Amino acid sequence: MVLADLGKRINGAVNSALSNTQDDYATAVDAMLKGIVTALLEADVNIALVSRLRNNIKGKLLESKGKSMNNAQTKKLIQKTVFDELCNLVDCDNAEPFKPKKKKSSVVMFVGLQGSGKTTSCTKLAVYYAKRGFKVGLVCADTFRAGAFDQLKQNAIKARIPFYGSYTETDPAKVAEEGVAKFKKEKFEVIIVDTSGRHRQETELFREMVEISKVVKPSQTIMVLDASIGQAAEQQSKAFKESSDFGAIILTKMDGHAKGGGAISAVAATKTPIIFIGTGEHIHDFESFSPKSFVSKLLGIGDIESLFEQIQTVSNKEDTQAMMENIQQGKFTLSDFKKQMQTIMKMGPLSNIAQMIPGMGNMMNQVGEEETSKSMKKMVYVLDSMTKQELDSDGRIFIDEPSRLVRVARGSGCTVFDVEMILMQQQMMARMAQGAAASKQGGARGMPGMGGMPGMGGMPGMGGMPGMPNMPGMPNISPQMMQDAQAKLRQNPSLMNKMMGMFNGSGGGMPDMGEMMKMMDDPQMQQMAKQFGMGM
Ligand SMILES: Nc1nc2c(ncn2[C@@H]2O[C@H](COP(=O)(O)OP(=O)(O)OP(=O)(O)O)[C@@H](O)[C@H]2O)c(=O)[nH]1
Repeated sequence: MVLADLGKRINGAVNSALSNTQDDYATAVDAMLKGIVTALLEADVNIALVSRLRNNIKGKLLESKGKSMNNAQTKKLIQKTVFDELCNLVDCDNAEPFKPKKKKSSVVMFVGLQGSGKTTSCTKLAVYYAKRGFKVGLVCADTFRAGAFDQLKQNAIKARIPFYGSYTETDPAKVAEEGVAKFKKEKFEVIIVDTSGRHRQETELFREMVEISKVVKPSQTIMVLDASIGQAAEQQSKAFKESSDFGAIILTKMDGHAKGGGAISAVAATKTPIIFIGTGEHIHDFESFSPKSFVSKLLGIGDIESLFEQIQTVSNKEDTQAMMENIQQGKFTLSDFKKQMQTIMKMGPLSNIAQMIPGMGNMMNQVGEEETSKSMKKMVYVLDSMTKQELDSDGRIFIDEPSRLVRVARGSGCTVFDVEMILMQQQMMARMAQGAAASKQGGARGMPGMGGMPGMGGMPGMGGMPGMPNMPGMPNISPQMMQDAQAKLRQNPSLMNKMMGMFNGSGGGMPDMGEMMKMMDDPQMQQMAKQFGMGM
């Protein structure tokens, strides 16, 4: 996807400025801005918006030039300024977003031109709400295009969503009214009405929208826009706004199109929030959109807030609360780890979730979804083979009694090495939880969306669960390097034991990655240690 490319380029520009802050601040800022501006323009973002972004970033960064700041503060300022300005670029002041309520019927009406992706998006939204526990129904009020009802029916059956439509009725308002009435009577909570489109913005279409809207009285009207029209999105959304006063936009076909950046910024200029983006033809190719999460994902810094929101919607409330209480106290047991794994696997395709985890989106693209999914399953098998006492522990029990490792490995059909790797990862997350708890006490820390919650950073060598490369300020470890590190550890059990010892050593914070790499005594490992910024 072109936007991933845009993110990589912006990241590249920011990272190179971060490593040059000590040389000449103004020159480093200029070079960074040049990189960002070129990347945005090539992604078709409106030139006036890009120019405003450039001036704002430059103004804010140079204003702070006189202030005495250390290198770390300067880096944080650059990251935060770029982040904030990119958010402003795709943001619009909007009211509280629509949220359906349990035990109450809400109607969501879709509008848009023919072929924009309305029917597909209706089904995607239906699945989105159904997954979150709502009783959802789909109504086909498109009596204009032959085959429209069949298409919705096919999608709905595939997604197991109840549907309503008619082969004989020609009045779309009548079908809509009947469908909504039927679902309301059956206490459906989200009733999604798909309407017909036309090739152009015709008076006829707008009149039809008004009539349907009058009878179904939607709680929310969503306009579906094809992102591949680029900056023309602004003009099209304005025209629709005048007739059907929609309150939100779904931008479709954001996969593989050069004009994604154009459509997002153009639509943001209409002051109507984009709430979801469609990233493919499949039901799960659907991502909720908020400026902060979008920019976080774009920059590969993850979006822990969205991840946590997702976890909350699909997981058991008591479990989540217990986990959060543990995290707030700086604890993260194996049982917390297991629950997190299970929840994540329930959340839909890994590629969507990976985008929210710092650095993992980029890595997933390289290692592949299948590989990552396999590794996650392996983790669950290993955790399933542990006793309650082991799961409730912080993992040290395995160091004290290594025979437990063998038992768990046998029970899960994995190797002792696999079990050790998973334990190391849980240890790492426990360290992050400790760090998060400490930073809560000492005030907020890091980039927006990155505090509070342990991510899923892994150890080098975790196979499909790699670490956090490509985060600003973090090393960029290639999948090949990880595989090599993994192979090295596999050949050398005593090295593995030493590393486990480091994770279980006293004191808080992360283990000394440099020391760990040094132990491997290998030029490639040393290169990796250098990338972690550890002296060799
Ligand atoms: N690549 C990609 N294709 C999409 C996306 N959303 C929809 N499509 C495809 O776009 C085409 C049109 O989508 P529909 O959902 O039929 O569009 P519509 O707006 O309902 O069209 P009418 O019913 O004719 O008004 C289909 O082939 C969809 O599979 C997306 O996010 N990405």
